Formats: sequence, C-alpha cells, structure tokens
Amino acid sequence: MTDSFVPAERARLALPRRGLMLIMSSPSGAGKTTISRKLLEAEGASLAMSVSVTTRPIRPTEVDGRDYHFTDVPAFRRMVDEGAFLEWAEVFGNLYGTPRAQVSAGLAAGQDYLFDVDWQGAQQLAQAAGSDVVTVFLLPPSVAELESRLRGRGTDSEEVVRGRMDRARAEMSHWSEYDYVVVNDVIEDCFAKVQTILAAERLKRTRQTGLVDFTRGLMA
Ligand SMILES: Nc1nc2c(ncn2[C@@H]2O[C@H](COP(=O)(O)OP(=O)(O)O)[C@@H](O)[C@H]2O)c(=O)[nH]1
Ligand SMILES: Nc1ncnc2c1ncn2[C@@H]1O[C@H](COP(=O)(O)OP(=O)(O)O)[C@@H](O)[C@H]1O
Repeated sequence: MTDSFVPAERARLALPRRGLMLIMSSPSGAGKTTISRKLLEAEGASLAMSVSVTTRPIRPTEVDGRDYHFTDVPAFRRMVDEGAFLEWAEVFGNLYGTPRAQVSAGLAAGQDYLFDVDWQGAQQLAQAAGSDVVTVFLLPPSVAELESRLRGRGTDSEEVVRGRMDRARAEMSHWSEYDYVVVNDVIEDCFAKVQTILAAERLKRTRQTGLVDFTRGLMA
C-alpha cells in the first residue's frame, strides 16, 4: 500500500457554505435581464431566482409561482403585518414583496439567490440581509448604445423609450452604492466578469461555515 492517490478516485471535498444574495441592478436596457438569464442557465440549481409576491394582475404569458406569486391586496397586507417580507414596495400602484421564508431557509442550506431589482430594492435588501448581500451594478458602454438597445428590444413604444432614457440618468447616479460595477459592452465579457464575482464571493471565508470544523480537524 502506498499513500499516493488517484485523483479520479478521490472524493470531492465540499465544505458546508452559507448561500448569498446576488443583487443585480442597471438602468433599464443595460442588460440585467440578459445577464441574469445567462447566469441562471450556467449555474443551474446552485443559483435560484427569488420569486416575488405581487398584487398586479397576471399577464397572459406569465405563470403563477414562476414569474410571481399572484395575490390580492388584503392577503398581501396580512403578509406585511406578519413580517413575511424581507422588503416590499408599491410600484406603479401595485404591491411587490420579497418573501422571507424561502430565502432564509435556502441561505442556511447553501442556496444562492439572484435578485433583479432597482436601486431602492437593492438598498432595502442590503439593510434587511446585511452581509448575505452582494450587489452588482451594470452600466451601458454609452448613452447612445443604451438607447439603441432599448429600441432594439422592440418591447416599448417611442414614448416609453423616452421615459426610460430620462430615468436612466437618475438610476445611473447610484453606481457608487454597489459592491461591483461592470460595464456591459461585449456581452460575453460582461457575463464572465459577473460569473467571476459570484465565484469569488462564494469563496469568502465568512460564507464557508464548514471551515471551523475542517481546520479543527486539520490541526488536531
Ligand atoms: N421592491 C420590489 N420591487 C419589485 C419586486 N418585484 C418586482 N419589483 C419591481 O416592480 C417593477 C414592476 O415589475 P413588473 O410588474 O414585473 O413590470 P415590468 O417592469 O413591466 O416587467 C419593476 O421595477 C420590478 O423591479 C419586489 O419583490 N420588491
Ligand atoms: N452587451 C450587449 N450587447 C448588445 N446588446 C445587448 C447587450 N446586452 C443586452 N443587449 C440587448 O439589449 C436589450 C436590453 O437588454 P435587457 O437585458 O432586456 O435589459 P434590462 O433587463 O436591463 O432592461 C435586449 O434586446 C438585449 O438583447
């Protein structure tokens, strides 16, 4: 018997880890939906999108429980009173909230969550969840490119595009409140940078809850 090992036969070491909350914001049209989708696809089950509760009417393309948990105002208010939300807000006359229970249990079990929220939601989540939160802000490479992406998406009328462009400047002024800022120029480059951020944050000592026992074992 030798003490050498065959790498392929060696069990992978996976230390228990606390999950994180990756919050991605950007001015509308800078690419947060595109980057979020790519990230969810690449990461599989290890990264889940948090599904919000809303009182907004369901749209024909939406699925209850996938896009949102749809509910009515009295039920939403009851959830607010019960402290069921990590944060909630009224947007365009409808109520939206991030349910606390699913995220709290998931984080303890090592599940990471992705949030696609604006700067106000990011601030509220950071306040509610502290060191579990990692915030990323995406910027467009130029104002002209932002406008061209909004038009190219083809989902909004001319008036809506102009409204979104007006709001973009105000949204961009919040860049310095984020942990990371990435310019979304070439999509694959931006995606690689966001994936690197996620990989590094997962390795943070404070998230690796299994290190205490592991190092104790090494030093025993
Ligand atoms: N604070 C907060 N905002 C949310 C939540 N879920 C969605 N929103 C925001 O509500 C706004 C409207 O979303 P939605 O009804 O899906 O309309 P859309 O922007 O046309 O897709 C967006 O700005 C979302 O970022 C949530 O759980 N909390
Ligand atoms: N790096 C990029 N280069 C070119 N087009 C992009 C890039 N990132 C996103 N887009 C396109 O720009 C449009 C807006 O992106 P989207 O992800 O919907 O933005 P947001 O969710 O921030 O509003 C979409 O049509 C998308 O395909």
